[in-house]
Amino acid sequence: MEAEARRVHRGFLSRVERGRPWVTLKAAATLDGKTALLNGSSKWITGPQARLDVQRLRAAHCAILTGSGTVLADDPQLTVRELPIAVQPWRVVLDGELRTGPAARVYQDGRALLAACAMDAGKLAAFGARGVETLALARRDGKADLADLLAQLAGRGINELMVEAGAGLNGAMLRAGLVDEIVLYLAPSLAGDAARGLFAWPALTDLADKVALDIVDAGKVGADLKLVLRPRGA
Ligand SMILES: NC(=O)C1=CN([C@@H]2O[C@H](COP(=O)(O)OP(=O)(O)OC[C@H]3O[C@@H](n4cnc5c(N)ncnc54)[C@H](OP(=O)(O)O)[C@@H]3O)[C@@H](O)[C@H]2O)C=CC1
Ligand SMILES: Nc1c(N[C@@H]2O[C@H](COP(=O)(O)O)[C@@H](O)[C@H]2O)[nH]c(=O)[nH]c1=O
Repeated sequence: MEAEARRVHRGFLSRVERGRPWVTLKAAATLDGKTALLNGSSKWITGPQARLDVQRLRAAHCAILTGSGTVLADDPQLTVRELPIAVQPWRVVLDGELRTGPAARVYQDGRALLAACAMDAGKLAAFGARGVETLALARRDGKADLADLLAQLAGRGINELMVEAGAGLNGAMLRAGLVDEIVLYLAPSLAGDAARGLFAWPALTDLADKVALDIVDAGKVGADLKLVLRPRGA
C-alpha cells in the first residue's frame, strides 16, 4: 500500500510540477539486450511470470504509449487481461505519419488515442469512426515533438505513463530526457548481434557520453531478471 501511495504521489507531482506524466519505460530483452529478431519476431522473450508482472505494471498506469513500428509489427492489444480491473489504461499510439490503420487491435476498445503530425482528414475520419481521438502534435526536427505529446497527456490528467515500444521510440524518449524509470525484464537467453536492440542511439565515439543508470531494484521474476533503473541525475 505504501509503495502504491508513493507511486500515485510521484505521478501526480510530476504532472502538476513538471507538466508531464511520470514516465516508466518497460522493456523485455534477452541477456544480450535484444528486444526482437531482425524479422520483427519478439513473442516471447520473457516467461509467463514476467509477462504477468507486466500486466500488473500496465494496470498501475493511466496510459500505455507505443510506437507505429510496434503496432505494425505485432498488432498488440496492450491491455490488462489477466487481472480483474474496472477500466483499461488508455493506449496511446505515436504514429506521426499515419502509417497504422484503424483496424489494428489496439484501437478497438474505445480507450485509444492516436498521436499524429500528419493531419490527413480522410484517414483521421476513419480513426474517428472507431472512437479513436487524435492528438495533433507539433514537429521538432522533422519528427513528432515528444514533449508536446507528454504535455497533452498531462492536460488529460495522465499522471503515470508506461512506454511499451520498440528501440525507435524507446531511444527517442530517452534521448529527449523524458524517461524517469526503466523496468527491464531480462531473459536468460541470447539472440545474437543481428537482432534488434533496446534503444536506437547515434554511434558514440567517447565512452564519457554513455547513458549512466542507477539500479534502484533488482530481483528475479520466474526464470527472468527484473531490474528497475533510473537515468543518473534525472
Ligand atoms: N521486447 C519488447 O519489450 C518489445 C519489443 N518490440 C519490438 O520492437 C519492434 C519495433 O520497433 P520499432 O520499429 O523501433 O518500433 P516503435 O514502436 O518504437 O516505433 C518507432 C516509433 O518511434 C518514433 N520515433 C522515432 N524517432 C523519433 C524521434 N526522433 N522523435 C520522435 N519520435 C520518434 C516513431 O514515430 P513516427 O511514427 O512518427 O515515425 C514511431 O512512433 C518490433 O519488432 C516489436 O516486436 C516492441 C515493443 C516491446
Ligand atoms: N516480446 C515481449 C513483450 N512485448 C510487448 O508486448 C506486446 C504484446 O502485448 P499484448 O498484445 O497485450 O499481448 C508487444 O507488442 C510488445 O510491446 N513483452 C514482454 O513482457 N515480454 C516479451 O517477451
